[in-house]
Amino acid sequence: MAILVTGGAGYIGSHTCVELLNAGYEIVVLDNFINSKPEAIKRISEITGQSFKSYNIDLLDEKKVNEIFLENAIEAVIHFAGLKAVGESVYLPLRYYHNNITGTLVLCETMKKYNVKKLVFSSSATVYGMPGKFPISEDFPLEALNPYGRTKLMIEEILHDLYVSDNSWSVALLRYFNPIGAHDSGLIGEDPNGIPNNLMPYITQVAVGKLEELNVFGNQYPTKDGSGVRDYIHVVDLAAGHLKALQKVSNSTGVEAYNLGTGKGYSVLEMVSAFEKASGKKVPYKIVEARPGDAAVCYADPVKAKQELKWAAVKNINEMCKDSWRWQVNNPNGYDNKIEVFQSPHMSKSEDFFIKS
Ligand SMILES: NC(=O)c1ccc[n+]([C@@H]2O[C@H](COP(=O)([O-])OP(=O)(O)OC[C@H]3O[C@@H](n4cnc5c(N)ncnc54)[C@H](O)[C@@H]3O)[C@@H](O)[C@H]2O)c1
Ligand SMILES: CC(=O)N[C@H]1[C@@H](OP(=O)(O)OP(=O)(O)OC[C@H]2O[C@@H](n3ccc(=O)[nH]c3=O)[C@H](O)[C@@H]2O)O[C@H](CO)[C@@H](O)[C@@H]1O
Repeated sequence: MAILVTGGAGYIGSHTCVELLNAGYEIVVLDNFINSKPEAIKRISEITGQSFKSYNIDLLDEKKVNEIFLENAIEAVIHFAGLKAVGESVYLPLRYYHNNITGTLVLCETMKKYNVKKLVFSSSATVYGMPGKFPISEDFPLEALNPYGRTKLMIEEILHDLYVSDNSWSVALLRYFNPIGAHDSGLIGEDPNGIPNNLMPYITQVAVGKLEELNVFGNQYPTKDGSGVRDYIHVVDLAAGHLKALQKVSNSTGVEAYNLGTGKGYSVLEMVSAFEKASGKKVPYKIVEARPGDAAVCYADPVKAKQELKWAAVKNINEMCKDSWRWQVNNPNGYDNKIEVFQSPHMSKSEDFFIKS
């Protein structure tokens, strides 16, 4: 029996594939590489020394998705595939609704057809909107402030409705806070297209000399130093949370939401100095206008995940910064070209992976 990982070549998906393979799961990856590279699949194999099936398929292609379920004994699905750029979603709402929502509908229809009813879904802390009270627990009111956020909220509701219609489904809605960091091999990490929107990839690109300086969006927030505060979580901790959620959905039915965060908030300026300390690199910055729509503060109450999933983040801010930096230095152009610094003990097995289209 295998776990289907949609979006498995992406940032969080690739790290989760590594953890799944290391834990002995068989996996099947579905990705159309709209925001990732096949090289990520190869590197997952390099890190783990294991081969697995990877399908170059669009989740919207119902016929091909169907074939995956026909060809493989899928027992559960971890569903990462989706578009995730908030700003872009404002300009291209139909693309976001179609890709994220229709993609999920195709997936769930196919799962239903093959009697696969265990699902772990990538939701986001964005579903809390701007709560103004912290830490954020799962029972806070939900509100989406942009089309991307609305796709997450709508999918959560769709999955609730699905469970109401058939209570043999088991669904975990994982609301991620701010994933950063990379696998400590330096082989996989976040590979944004163009100029990064998010803080950590922007910092690493300044430190590596690709960008001149960081723009700190606002220093007048009611926070310790005036810059925005977020709950940064190491992507490997986040990946481990998916394995715990998978165990949970495998042993129960229902729909449950879980915050995956550390419960600690760091400001932008604290992140700059933590990064400088971890990397030994200076990060020049200037203070600019606050980014419209940004919250001052956002951090999780992670207690529910600790109690019900037996999961808690363990990696600290120094490890997050060090690992982000190692990935950036080893791969200044992301997956496009790699400077060989690390020699994986499993390198010889990497040709075992294959991509099917
Ligand atoms: N990274 C974050 O900060 C963050 C925070 C909260 C939630 N999320 C959610 O987690 C999930 C994974 O995020 P990520 O950071 O790894 O993003 P990512 O873009 O790196 O990974 C998403 C993957 O899905 C694939 N994909 C997109 N649409 C597809 C389709 N129609 N068919 C097949 N494959 C498709 C992309 O090619 C990519 O490999 C997303 O759903 C995202 O919305 C991410
Ligand atoms: C607009 C946007 O993309 N929002 C997403 C982003 O928000 P979120 O704002 O939390 O994450 P970012 O990484 O974009 O920003 C983190 C902090 O750094 C600041 N900052 C960021 C970049 C920069 O160049 N300079 C700077 O000062 C921001 O103002 C913020 O205070 O990640 C969240 C978690 O993954 C998602 O739920 C949000 O939907």
